[in-house]
Amino acid sequence: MLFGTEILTTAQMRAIESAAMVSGKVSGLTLMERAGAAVAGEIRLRWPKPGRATVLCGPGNNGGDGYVIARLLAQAGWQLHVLGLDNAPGPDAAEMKRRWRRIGPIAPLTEAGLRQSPASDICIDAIFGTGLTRPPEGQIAAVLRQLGRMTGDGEGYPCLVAVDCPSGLCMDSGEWLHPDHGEDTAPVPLHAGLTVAFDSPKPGHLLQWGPTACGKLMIADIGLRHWRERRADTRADAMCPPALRAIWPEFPVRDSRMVDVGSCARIALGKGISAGHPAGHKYSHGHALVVAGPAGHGGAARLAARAALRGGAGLVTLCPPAAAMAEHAGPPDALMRRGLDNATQMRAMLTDPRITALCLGPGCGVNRAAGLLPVVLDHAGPCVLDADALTALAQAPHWPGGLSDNCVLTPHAGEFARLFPDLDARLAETPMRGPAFSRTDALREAASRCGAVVLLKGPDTVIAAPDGQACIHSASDVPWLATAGTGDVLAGLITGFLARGIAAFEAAALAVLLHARAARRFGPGLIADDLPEQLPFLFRELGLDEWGRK
Ligand SMILES: NC(=O)C1=CN([C@@H]2O[C@H](COP(=O)(O)OP(=O)(O)OC[C@H]3O[C@@H](n4cnc5c(N)ncnc54)[C@H](O)[C@@H]3O)[C@@H](O)[C@H]2O)[C@@H](O)CC1
Ligand SMILES: Nc1ncnc2c1ncn2[C@@H]1O[C@H](COP(=O)(O)OP(=O)(O)O)[C@@H](O)[C@H]1O
Ligand SMILES: [K+]
Repeated sequence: MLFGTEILTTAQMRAIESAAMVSGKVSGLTLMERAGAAVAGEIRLRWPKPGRATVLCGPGNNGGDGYVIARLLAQAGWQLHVLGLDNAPGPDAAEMKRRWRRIGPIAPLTEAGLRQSPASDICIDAIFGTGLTRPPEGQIAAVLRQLGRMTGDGEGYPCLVAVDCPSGLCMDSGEWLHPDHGEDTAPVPLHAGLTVAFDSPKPGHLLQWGPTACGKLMIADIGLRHWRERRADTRADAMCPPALRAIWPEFPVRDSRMVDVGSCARIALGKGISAGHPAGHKYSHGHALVVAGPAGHGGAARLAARAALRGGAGLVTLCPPAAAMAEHAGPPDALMRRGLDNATQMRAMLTDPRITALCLGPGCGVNRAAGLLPVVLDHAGPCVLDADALTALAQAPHWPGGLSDNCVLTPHAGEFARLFPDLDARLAETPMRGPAFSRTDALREAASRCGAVVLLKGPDTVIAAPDGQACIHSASDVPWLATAGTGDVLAGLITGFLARGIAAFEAAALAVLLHARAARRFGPGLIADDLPEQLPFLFRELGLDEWGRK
């Protein structure tokens, strides 16, 4: 799977850091200096004129980074106000604290201390990083709530810069950790303008509250690449599950290791049926069937069919009940139509080996979907089950069995709850310990249980395959994608890619990427019908107009 940049869990990050330090080739102090320098560097890039900064330093190594940042900014001419704790941190953080003390004082890190801090241009949150496993308590919790109130909805003053992550956020899940007592101790979410994370993104930067808490996310290289890449070979890292990857949007992340989505997409598309057949005819680009529902509900399936066509399927046939055929007479003329009334007819249709993918669900009606579902599952060809097909699937006697890994389920949160009520209940629990149960945990479990690729839609879309590989795509910058029918377009696009011979996980990942890009390209005011029309421009922009050619 080539899509996206690797995401590391906090346990993996710790294992890589300690492998680097155990090797003797790099010390914890050096890593901390590099981490602090990376944040100070990003600040100086954005605020080239030295200003005033408040630095909040916590009890651990994240606090250590804060002392480095304070020292480097002071050396660059900034006026610093540093707040810290009277605790005994680890040796690296203690050394950085000593080095700062030679330059300036440390005021107590308390709620009152924060409120009475002199006005500053930026506030640097170095309270907790990836080491947080229990909810902030006592005075630190009060400081974080005050910081949340001060930074408000992101428009607050001063601009908050988070070191590695906004403090209090579980970096494996993107959930705010809650103490188990009382409303008035509940966390007040932080809204950073900038987050500088080290080495790799963590799931929490992209899932749930992560994107809104982090603001612009920068990934800083602190020289751990060698140990990150080695760990899979050495088996030294017991916590090396199948890859979890981020499909980056072009906004708001900058990562020096960011994988070029254009080349990923070209490779994925090149693997399709058309590869090696540059002069292939329409059937060499696949034939997708999209099942439509009764009269009055045809729009969803037509959106899906149009997306499958624009996605490059050689042929797309829309299959409504014969009685609803008249409703589907309009454009696009490229779409073929064929009446489909029952399971027997469908079984006969699927004997045609030129049919390479099928989409069941959008606007289909639950009863019709339930009647056709056994045929689709027996056929065991590449398929997308969406909307009503998912409701039917959850009620099927064999559920969660009977699926194969060339099938993609595309539930939104409500459909996911129907399919996997226990996983949904775990996701809904108030997270009180880290690592909290995350959407990637839930999706990996869901895919492994049912044997299909599962794609959970939302502002953070998570895709998992039965073999454990998973990816996250954050579309928090395109909220206008949440409009009626966009899910149908996504289902159709995946079907189009499946029809072209692209493997299920890659087809889903590529479709999610292009779907959000199409929304981003069009902008606010988008309706679902606009999405497929953006695809030709996107293909050209990503250099995908050469598809199928080596
Ligand atoms: N390990 C390394 O080599 C490096 C770590 N770095 C920094 O170190 C961070 C991780 O550091 P740590 O593992 O020390 O953890 P953190 O600094 O993230 O702090 C969390 C720790 O604070 C403790 N804690 C103390 N009082 C608490 C309270 N009232 N409520 C909740 N928790 C409380 C927790 O037990 C937990 O261990 C990273 O995010 C990064 O910023 C960087 O310096 C790069 C190098
Ligand atoms: N807040 C949001 N920001 C960005 N994208 C979103 C948001 N909420 C939902 N989406 C995306 O919008 C689409 C909606 O799909 P779905 O819920 O199936 O709607 P419909 O059934 O009306 O087509 C999905 O691709 C989902 O990932
Ligand atoms: K932090």
